[in-house]
Amino acid sequence: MTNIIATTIVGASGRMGQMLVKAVADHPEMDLAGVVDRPGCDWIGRDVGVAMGGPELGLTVEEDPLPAFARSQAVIDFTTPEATVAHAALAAQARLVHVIGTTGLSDTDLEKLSAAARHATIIRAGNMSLGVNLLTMLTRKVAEALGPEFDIEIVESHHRHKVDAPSGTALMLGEAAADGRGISLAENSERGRDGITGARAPGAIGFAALRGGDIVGEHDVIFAGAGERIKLSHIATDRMLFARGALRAAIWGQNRKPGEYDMMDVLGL
Ligand SMILES: NC(=O)C1=CN([C@@H]2O[C@H](COP(=O)(O)OP(=O)(O)OC[C@H]3O[C@@H](n4cnc5c(N)ncnc54)[C@H](OP(=O)(O)O)[C@@H]3O)[C@@H](O)[C@H]2O)C=CC1
Ligand SMILES: O=C(O)C1=N[C@H](C(=O)O)C[C@H](O)C1
Repeated sequence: MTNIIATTIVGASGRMGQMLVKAVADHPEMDLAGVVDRPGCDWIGRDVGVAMGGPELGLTVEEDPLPAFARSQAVIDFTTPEATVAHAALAAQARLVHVIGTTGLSDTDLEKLSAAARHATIIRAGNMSLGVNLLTMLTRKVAEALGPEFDIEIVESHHRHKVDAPSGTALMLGEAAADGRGISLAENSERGRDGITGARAPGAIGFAALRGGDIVGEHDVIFAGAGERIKLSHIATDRMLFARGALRAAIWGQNRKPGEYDMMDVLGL
């Protein structure tokens, strides 16, 4: 018999939150057990289906995550770094699978997630799509094959509301490129060039971010050499892509030991 996974969506009113609510409500192996948003959000106390502009789903948006977590096996979290760190501590108490899509986490936030992962099964990725995770794998391989005479630049474009840069995906791609080259990204990244910057540092991995309109998410990894360029690209046109990946992670995480995992683990890449 299939195990139906009781799942809570935090940040339900957000761009990704709404996708996730729809995806879980429609999934045959998942049950929408809780929908949570920030205290003060005007969705609190309303039926989540009606708040999304559709039919009733029979579940009220709550501001306290604790009761929802207590009746869940999985939590899917695309919110803010501060909220995600707080949710991870609660997920650890309740021994849940915590799928994290939130980007812009600081090193201190990541340390707190590692602490929570002693008891929670945390699956975190800057991008949950199959395509981007394949692109990450290819980026590592190409960086390894080409060597430092090819300059690596990562260009990302997102909608006007995005608050963090470079995107979580761009950083994932940068880590993969650095890994392929056997260098540390922290010691070799060049960001936000402006003015008389001087020539490009040899071996640097450069990042550029564009923001505008309703762009869902576009990423290019450019390997620029003498007389030739290789460009690896991914274009997301529908956020449901990320939601589907997150659900796949929540299902994969059931009965896994507590710890930290990513989408490469989930996809077996
Ligand atoms: N890994 C991946 O594949 C992807 C990752 N992302 C990342 O997911 C995150 C969210 O993106 P997006 O949906 O566009 O952003 P939104 O701002 O649309 O959504 C975030 C939601 O979280 C809510 N929120 C904030 N604080 C809390 C809290 N304490 N408790 C519960 N809910 C809270 C916000 O409420 P309010 O608006 O009322 O403050 C909002 O509804 C970003 O970090 C983004 O980069 C996005 C897409 C794919
Ligand atoms: O904020 C977004 O929208 C997205 N964020 C993720 C990121 O920071 O890479 C993933 C996706 O590109 C959309």
